Amino acid sequence: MAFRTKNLFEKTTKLVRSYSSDKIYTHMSLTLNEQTGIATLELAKPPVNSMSFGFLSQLAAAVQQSEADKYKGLIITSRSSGVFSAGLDLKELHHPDSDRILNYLRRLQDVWFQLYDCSTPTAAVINGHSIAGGCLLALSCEYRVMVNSFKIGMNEALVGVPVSPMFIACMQSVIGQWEAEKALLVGRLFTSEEALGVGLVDEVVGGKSEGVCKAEGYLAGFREVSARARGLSKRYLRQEVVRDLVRRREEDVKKLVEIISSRGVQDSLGEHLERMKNKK
Ligand SMILES: CCCCC/C=C\C/C=C\CC/C=C/CC(=O)SCCNC(=O)CCNC(=O)[C@H](O)C(C)(C)COP(=O)(O)OP(=O)(O)OC[C@H]1O[C@@H](n2cnc3c(N)ncnc32)[C@H](O)[C@@H]1OP(=O)(O)O
Repeated sequence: MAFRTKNLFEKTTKLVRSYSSDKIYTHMSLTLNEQTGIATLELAKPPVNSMSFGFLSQLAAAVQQSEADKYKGLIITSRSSGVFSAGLDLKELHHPDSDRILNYLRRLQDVWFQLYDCSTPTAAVINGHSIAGGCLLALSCEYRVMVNSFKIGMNEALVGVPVSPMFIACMQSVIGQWEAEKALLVGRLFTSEEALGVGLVDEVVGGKSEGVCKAEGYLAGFREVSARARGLSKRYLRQEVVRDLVRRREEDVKKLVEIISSRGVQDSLGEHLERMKNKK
């Protein structure tokens, strides 16, 4: 569905540096347009916005802030022109310290719950490749606009790690069971145009600023709608997925630590990192 494309992003903008005096965003910036009440969260952790522990913590803080300050909308995009996010930081997963990996995966779950379940209207402007955890981030938003000629999807099958339940649930809820199965079992990465074809994204555009206009158009569609009613409806619509994952979160995370720490997975991760190093 196409939405109004008037550029609402003009006049007064305010850079929101921190959500409390001791939390400064270093891996992203949060800018509020005071006129529209819509904030833009721009991911800015070079080179590829990989999701380290610190990155996830800042993402959680920004989402919390959007809810606490009752923003009219939150747009997530990237400062890099080629990568939205390369997903989880592979260095966090390779040869992990047992306490750190447990805390890391818990933090990932927390951020996902916060974003997926937040009452703030959300949209992703995917202005670069969006791989695995990057795809999860976009899928957790309500609306996705993607710039053409990039890749999006969950490549876990190629990395040698299983796709975890929350990644699966998000993919299924957006593109359906059969398309999700076909994609996830081979680690398929879709081009922007293919992603539009299966409904993984809602619109494909020629550039970031056009994408931001489309996202603003989607968010502006809720101006006449009661924020409270809308927020509750969103929660009800998403509650089945959330409830199931909350119930099994500790069991899932422990199982994942066991899988990630296994020799086979560590070898695959090591090979994947090596391939990335040698591709230059
Ligand atoms: C409720 C219950 C749930 C319980 C479960 C909870 C959690 C489950 C969690 C985990 C299970 C495991 C799941 C994993 C999902 C993932 O996200 S794994 C990550 C997968 N991502 C990738 O494989 C991306 C690989 N990267 C690329 O394909 C490319 O880098 C790119 C993104 C297409 C960009 O290409 P480009 O040519 O621009 O850049 P380079 O490839 O040259 O990379 C530059 C630089 O960045 C490093 N790098 C790339 N990706 C990552 C990464 N993901 N992590 C860390 N570092 C990365 C790359 O090595 C280069 O480094 P340099 O050589 O030192 O410059």
